[in-house]
Amino acid sequence: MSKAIVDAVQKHPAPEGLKYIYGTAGFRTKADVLDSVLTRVGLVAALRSRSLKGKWIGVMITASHNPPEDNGVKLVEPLGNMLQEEWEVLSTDMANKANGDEVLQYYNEIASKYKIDLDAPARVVVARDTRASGARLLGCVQDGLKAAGAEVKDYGFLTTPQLHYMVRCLNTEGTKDAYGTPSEKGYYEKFGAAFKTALKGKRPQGSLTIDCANGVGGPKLVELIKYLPPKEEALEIHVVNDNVIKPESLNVDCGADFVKTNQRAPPSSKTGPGDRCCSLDGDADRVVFYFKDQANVFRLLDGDRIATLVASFLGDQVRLAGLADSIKIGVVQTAYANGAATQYVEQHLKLKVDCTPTGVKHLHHAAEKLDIGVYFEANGHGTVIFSADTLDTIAKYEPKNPGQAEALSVLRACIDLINQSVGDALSDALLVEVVLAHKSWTTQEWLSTYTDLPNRLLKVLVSDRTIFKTTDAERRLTSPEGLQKQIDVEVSKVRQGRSFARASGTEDAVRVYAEAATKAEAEDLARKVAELVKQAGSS
Ligand SMILES: CC(=O)N[C@H]1[C@@H](OP(=O)(O)O)O[C@H](CO)[C@@H](O)[C@@H]1O
Ligand SMILES: [Mg+2]
Repeated sequence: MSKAIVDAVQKHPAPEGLKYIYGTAGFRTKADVLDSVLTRVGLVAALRSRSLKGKWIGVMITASHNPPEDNGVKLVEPLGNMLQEEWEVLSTDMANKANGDEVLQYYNEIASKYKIDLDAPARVVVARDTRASGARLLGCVQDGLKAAGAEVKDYGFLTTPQLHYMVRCLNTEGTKDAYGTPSEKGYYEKFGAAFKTALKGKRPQGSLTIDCANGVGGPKLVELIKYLPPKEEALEIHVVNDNVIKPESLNVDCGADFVKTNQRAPPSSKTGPGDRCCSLDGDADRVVFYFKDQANVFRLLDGDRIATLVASFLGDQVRLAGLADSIKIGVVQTAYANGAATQYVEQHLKLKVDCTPTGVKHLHHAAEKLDIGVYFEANGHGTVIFSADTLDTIAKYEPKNPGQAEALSVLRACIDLINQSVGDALSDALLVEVVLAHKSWTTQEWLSTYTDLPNRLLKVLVSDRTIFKTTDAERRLTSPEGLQKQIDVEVSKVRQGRSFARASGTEDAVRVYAEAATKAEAEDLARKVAELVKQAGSS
């Protein structure tokens, strides 16, 4: 095995002078400098699986919403969670070893540190999105996995959430927690059936247009639709931007990131006022909704809106089922959540809100502590998770009347409809449709639940973003010294002001967020804070 590892690593030498970091979303950069990283990730995946007694570990090759020439890779834990933080550090170290001998030495060090039996079985599931570089990078991972003697299941093209689903299914197969059949068909059958049951014969108003960012979500959605009830009985879906033949069109002028960042529909959109639309990102783990109102003004319904909609609906169902005393719902957000959304959840829905640092893993961990944890990043990344006790309560509860029975049945179907392993744009979009159908709401009614505070997100380029250190779920800076005080002064000058700055985990930049009572004040505040960040970053 040792020689095979050295050979595999030497076959994909690391470019000189580059430092790789396993960040918020794994390794992510230009695809042409990733070969060496992918081979080493193969080795780490095999080690991780062996450290967990041969449980299946996932490797997803994707760069999500990044441009077509980028790519990346993330590792998935046995139940579909993001990689454990300790192993993120090991992955970073492994990616930065200079050559085959150093990699081999480090491989053996990890094995001895974690008492990993290198002869034990290692099982790894791989999949990729539709980027042109994906096939080559898959070859690099395969070389690493083969050298480490891992058993490999290659699912070809999958959305990121589908890969997470496969990993969870494979690891729970045959147990009482069996999550589903580990195949694409199994995925479509599970979510398709749950959608039908959850609708309870109700129909969302009008059709839904889904923009697939010209990514892997397109063909997978087309497949999923075959498993949904016929459109005459349930939902009519129009699939747009599903061109995967031209990978250079991925995320270009379309997709969730384009819509959220530019606060407008993709230029190619042909929908009219009131038409309900949503956009997925390149690997289909993010979704945002939007529509044009009667005055033809673009209206965004982002992750905050999905969280509030879903939390209010699940709250209603829990109450109607007679379970309000035993099941508590909470919402988890990041500092990027609009202040109006936070206020709506706390004061109107009367639910608890937790705030965590950016990155799904933080939200997921916080949500795991709740009976029902609804977590969404404002950009549309999120899901709902149910604790083991809650699942048990809902499974065993005997309804006392037909009303309770109905609500209970909806709750059970929602549990199946919501991808418990990770945020899933396809499953989230169907969930939103179910809620709108039950509430008989149009997007306008959904939007009217509260009014977003005007806000602005800016990116500031600095020479060293690592000097920007934060506390209080990234809402306050502890370094550079004095900067937070200056920000506080600017915030105090505007009405309903809030602003914070933090180093991005995925880009070489500091992000500045600001919100205030009016658009002018929010923009002004963002600009002033960005200026302060720039000064502090250049001194
Ligand atoms: C403000 C923002 O949208 N940040 C994104 C972005 O993280 P940054 O650390 O801000 O670069 O990418 C993450 C991974 O996709 C996502 O989880 C997060 O929400
Ligand atoms: Mg994504």
